[in-house]
Parts: sequence; C-alpha cells; structure tokens
Amino acid sequence: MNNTLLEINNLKTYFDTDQGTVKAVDGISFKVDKQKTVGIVGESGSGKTVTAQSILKIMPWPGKIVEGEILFNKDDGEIVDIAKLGSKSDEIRRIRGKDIGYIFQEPMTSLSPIHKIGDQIMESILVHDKKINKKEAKNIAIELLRDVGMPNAESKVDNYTFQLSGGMRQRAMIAMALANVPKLLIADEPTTAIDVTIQAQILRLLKNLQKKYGMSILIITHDLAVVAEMADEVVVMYLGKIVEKGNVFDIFDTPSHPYTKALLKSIPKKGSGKYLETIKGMVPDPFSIPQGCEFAPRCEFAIKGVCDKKKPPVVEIKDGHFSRCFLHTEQKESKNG
Ligand SMILES: Nc1ncnc2c1ncn2[C@@H]1O[C@H](COP(=O)(O)OP(=O)(O)OP(=O)(O)O)[C@@H](O)[C@H]1O
Repeated sequence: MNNTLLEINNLKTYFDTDQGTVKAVDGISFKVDKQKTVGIVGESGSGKTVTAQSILKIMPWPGKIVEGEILFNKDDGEIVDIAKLGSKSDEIRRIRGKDIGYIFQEPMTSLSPIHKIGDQIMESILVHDKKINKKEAKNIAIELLRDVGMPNAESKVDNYTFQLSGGMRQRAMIAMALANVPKLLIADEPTTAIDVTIQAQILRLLKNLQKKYGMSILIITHDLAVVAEMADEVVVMYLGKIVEKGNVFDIFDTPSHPYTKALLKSIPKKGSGKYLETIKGMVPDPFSIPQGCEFAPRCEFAIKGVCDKKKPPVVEIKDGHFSRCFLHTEQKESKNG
C-alpha cells in the first residue's frame, strides 16, 4: 500500500430496519492513492454518502459495517482497518480529527452556531497537538481562513456563523476540515447548496489546497461535471454497488456501463441549448431490489433472460477500467469472473 492512502475491499454497510435490510453499500472495492482525487458519482440513494460515513465510522443508526475492510495507511506506514474500529474508540477519533478531514453539503452540520468560527478551528487544532499554544493556534486559524479565501480573515476569525454568508460558511467549514492538515479530505456534495459562481471558486480552491497540503481527496457528487473537473479516478455507484470504475479519461471518453453512458447523456453541453436527457425510470426501492442486474429495468441494452435473471460479473475491460455488465461477457470471456 506504499502509494495508496485508502483501500476499501468488499465493503458492505447495511441498515436493518423494521421493513427489512437496506444494503446501502453492498460489496464495494476501490483505492485512493496519495495526493490523488477519486470522485464517487451516482443518483440519489446509490450509497455515496453511506460510503463516506463508513470511512469515518459515523453511519446513522442502525447502519452497520457487516463485511469488508477500510485500510488506512497512517504516516508511520502502519495500516489500520477502520472497519474494525469502534465508532467511539480513541483511534477513530484521532483519525477523524487529524488524518481525515470532511466537509458536507450543509456547513451547519460541522460548525457550531454558538461558538466563534476561529475558536472552533483553534479547538480542533489544540485537541490534536499539545505542543501548540492558544496564540499560535489563533494564528494558524487566521492563516487557514486566508487560505480558503475568507475576506478579512483577521476579523472574520471572531465572527459567529450567523454573521457569515453561505459561501463564507462553506469556506469556514473547509478551513475547519484542514485544521490539522489531513491526509485525506472527504467532500460530500461540497458545492450543491451554494450558487454556481461560488461553486467554481470552491472547486478551484480545493484543487489549490490539495497541491499546497499534498492531500488526497474523495469527492462525492451526483454531478459528473464536478467529477470531470476534479477527479483522477472515478467510481460510479448504483444501488449500493460499483457499476463502473476507471480513470477519468476511461469514464468520460470510453464509458462502458449503460448506466454511466446514461449519466453522461444527462450532463448539459455548454451552449448546445439542448434539453437534457434524463435516465428513464426511477432508482428501485431498496426493499425490492431486482433479481438480476440492479440497472436492468431501466437499461436500454438489457438482454432478456440474462440481465433480469442473474447478477452481472465484474469485467476488467482494460488495465484498471472495470464494468459490472453482461454486455461484455455475452461477446467475450470475462477476465474477472
Ligand atoms: N438511517 C438510515 N436508515 C435506513 N436507511 C438509510 C439510512 N441512511 C441511509 N439509508 C439508505 O441507504 C441508501 C444509500 O443512501 P445514501 O445517502 O448513501 O445515498 P446517496 O447516494 O448519498 O444519495 P444522495 O445523493 O441522495 O445523498 C438509501 O437507500 C438510503 O435510504
């Protein structure tokens, strides 16, 4: 795992509810290499957020990791399996605050309304680094706020969240996530709640900060345009499973899975003035998963008697480019079974 920061193997996170089991994440595997960006895309309900929550061990009740590994490569070369850590253990608290930073769609889930933003950033630094005193921590907080493009960082450090605009709150949350220079930044729909001009600024900012701090980023979005802009590697999820993964060129230039192709058709083309094609049908109810390929009921290429009957194999189309689809094996032998 020398060059790999995070390696997820066959992860399954299920919710046992009164109505049945929701297999929110159902056997996914992917890697995040050092200083690289991986984008996870998929429609609502595909399991993107639960994947991020599993990595941090913050799944809402009754979410539970039932199988698989989440291997995290620590500084000293030690590998920790986060899947095996207790959600309240000292180790996961250290990893959450120090090694993995996270930002969400809604800043108020990680910012407190009753403390000054500077105090919140300082607190996070002081908890994890006993050698730093308060004054130094405040200077780091100001520097971080400058880094994230907060105007008048010296005075904003003493503001409460209600005194900030939406874009500024987003920046404060990013500063907070970066407080301890994490090795991995998880960004779950980081720009969905803010307006389009600010979105582009925030994405550019994340890229610059990645260079400055040498971080890896795991970005979660339903917006393929964001992935095209940010990601080196792309993971496409549908109903808890990875249907296709590969590098950003594989996915955008030679997409293979019908679901990825359909998602790509739904991206607006600049200046084309064309209406977007939406993917027909709806994501199935998690309690009535199709017997065969999960996407078959919506797939225009589905083969009757095959795709609606059995689960498709994962096929490696070319080095590092995988697709979970019968269309590959119907014509040629699967390399991966
Ligand atoms: N607390 C919970 N109890 C039961 N099921 C849950 C819970 N949280 C999430 N799920 C289910 O897990 C599945 C995956 O949800 P998840 O939020 O990861 O999807 P997503 O791809 O992030 O979608 P979105 O883009 O809408 O956030 C969904 O079927 C969802 O209903």
